[in-house]
Amino acid sequence: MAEFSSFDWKIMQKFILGSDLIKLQDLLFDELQKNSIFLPSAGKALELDELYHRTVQRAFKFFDTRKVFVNENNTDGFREAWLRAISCLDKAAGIQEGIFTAMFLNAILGMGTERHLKYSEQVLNGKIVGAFSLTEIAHGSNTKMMQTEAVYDKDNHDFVLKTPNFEAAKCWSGNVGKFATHVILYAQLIIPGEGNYGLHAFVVPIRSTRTLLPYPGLTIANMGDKIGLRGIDNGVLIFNNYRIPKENLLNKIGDVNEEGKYVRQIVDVGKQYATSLSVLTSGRIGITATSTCNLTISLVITFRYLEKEKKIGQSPASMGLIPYVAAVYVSTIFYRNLFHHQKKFMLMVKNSESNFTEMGMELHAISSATKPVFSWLARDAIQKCMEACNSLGFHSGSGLDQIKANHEINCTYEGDNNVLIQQTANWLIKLWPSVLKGKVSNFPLESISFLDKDTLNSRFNISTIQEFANLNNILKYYRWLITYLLKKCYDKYFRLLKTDNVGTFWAKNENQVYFCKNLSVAYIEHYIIQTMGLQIQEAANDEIRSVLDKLLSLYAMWNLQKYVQFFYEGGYANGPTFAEYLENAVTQLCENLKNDQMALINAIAPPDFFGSSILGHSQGQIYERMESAILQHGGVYSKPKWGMEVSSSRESMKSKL
Ligand SMILES: Cc1cc2nc3c(=O)[nH]c(=O)nc-3n(C[C@H](O)[C@H](O)[C@H](O)COP(=O)(O)OP(=O)(O)OC[C@H]3O[C@@H](n4cnc5c(N)ncnc54)[C@H](O)[C@@H]3O)c2cc1C
Repeated sequence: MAEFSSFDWKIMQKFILGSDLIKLQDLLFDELQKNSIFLPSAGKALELDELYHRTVQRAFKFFDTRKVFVNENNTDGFREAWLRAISCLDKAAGIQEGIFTAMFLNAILGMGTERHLKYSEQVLNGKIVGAFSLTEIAHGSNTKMMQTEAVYDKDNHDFVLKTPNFEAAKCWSGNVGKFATHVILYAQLIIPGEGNYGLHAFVVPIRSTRTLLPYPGLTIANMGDKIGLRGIDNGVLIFNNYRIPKENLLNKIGDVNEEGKYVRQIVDVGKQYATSLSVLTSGRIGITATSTCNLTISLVITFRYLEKEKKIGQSPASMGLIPYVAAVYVSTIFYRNLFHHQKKFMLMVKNSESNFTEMGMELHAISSATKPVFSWLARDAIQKCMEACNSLGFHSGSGLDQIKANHEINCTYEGDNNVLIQQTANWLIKLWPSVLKGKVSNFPLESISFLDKDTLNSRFNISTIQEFANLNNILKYYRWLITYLLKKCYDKYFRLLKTDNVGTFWAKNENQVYFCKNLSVAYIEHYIIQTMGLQIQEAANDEIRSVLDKLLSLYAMWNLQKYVQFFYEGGYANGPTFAEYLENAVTQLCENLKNDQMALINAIAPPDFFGSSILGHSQGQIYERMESAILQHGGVYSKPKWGMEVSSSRESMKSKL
């Protein structure tokens, strides 16, 4: 099919990923492919401990490849290329490495000061292994309720770490059960006689780097098996009056002075808040990238299967998946753009630039909605891909079962999606009073610069479907929708607060599920569309621009369908035209993109070795591969050991006994 496409997929690939990333990624793919540790264990299921071992071996390849490929100009490029390659190959190894280097490092760089820089060097050289311990048995999202204590001892100038009960045990911490040597620990900072200064981060050594034995004063346990990312060892950590030096407090925001008094290092509350958020933002963008990778591989597997089955463009399954192809393009362009902003922001924090507060808050609102939107989207798409591949999609050789099991947790960790997306709505709701006064604050990424209460007076008045699908008009629908939902959420929140007297916590919660969630999702979709619209202008040629325009329109129209009721309820649309145009535009765009599907898939597909699936190989031969997968599986011809229990001779055996 690719020969009929309207564009050259190699030029498209260059536009989406950039030549530097493609070059580095190809070198990395080649390097990893040569290493036997990355070969699949054909026909043999590994025991849990073997899986942990293999995952660690794979994750540690990060250090070897880093030595070979990193130079001073490509540190960020290398991380992105590594993330793309390892996520395709072994998600558990990718996440594991992400925890022991990136998450640990971001915490040190974002919340620590000069005295903590030694840890970042050690972690990058593989001398220590990091972990991140925030979640407790009884509390994950509700961080205010966390109970682990760091009590300052004025006489010894150190902190005593305490886990008051099992509910407060740190849990799920990746790498902790077996081999992490240091954790970033979140605990309530208490100074006896002074008070509780709230949750603070500490760097805590937990094991000898030489023997890997836990230090006295700690109870550490591995959590056991789970449904996905099985190769990651997750652990429980309990502190029994365990002492750490005062200097281990990550003290960018607040510190304890020589007199044992708490001192705020950043006095401005806004700056304090933006600094602490900066640490979490990169992880959320990372999960958006991982979700995009999962979505990409699922689509590559499914479209290649459908192509070989001659079902491309003919079956409802393939047509139903075209919007997800649009989404994967939008998501790839968008998360790469966010990484760029995040890097800029971290530099602003490092240099204490005056305007980093607004940037930090806006980036936090954006990443708090982006991670839920794309991880939910990938979750739904993977299920649809499995169904589209008929029964073969359910065979483990398709690879889709693993992608599904490994992906689902992306909706929960690094901030549960439902809770995280509230952060975006809370930020927007706070802005509404200034919108009413006509004074919208200036935020650097311009995600809300359009907000104007008069937008609510605009009405739908378009009379051709071509005009309807035009990008500027799409942005107008979204702008009306966001303003409408924002007013509605704000009014409901204050009604709950004032009339129903439920208190802020419950007012936010009750407002969330049916109201604020839509607001946050519409807000981020608008920003994504606005961003990609600008980026498309830079495309190399008209063919690429044209297909990207179609993908963006499709992504927008397909998403707008879920809000139709609001356009009518709020009086923006009247009569059938709006809903009919929306439906027709989606169908027409899918039809228009039909011949480009395989070229779009090829432009984003990793090499075959990486998405190893019997259905998704670029050379096809699905049934030959299926045959060998079935015949190579362990015990395929063996007689069951329990066969006699069901054999017809069981009665005669009994009588003989
Ligand atoms: C494989 C895996 C690896 C992990 N790795 C780590 C790690 O390395 N370090 C670490 O610290 N943690 C880790 N976690 C923990 C993870 O970050 C938490 O599970 C997550 O933050 C959610 O917390 P919780 O499980 O306590 O659920 P809760 O926060 O209690 O949420 C439970 C349910 O209630 C809903 N809910 C909660 N509050 C609200 C609200 N206000 N409004 C609406 N709905 C709400 C949520 O949507 C969710 O459906 C890991 C978890 C897993 C499964």
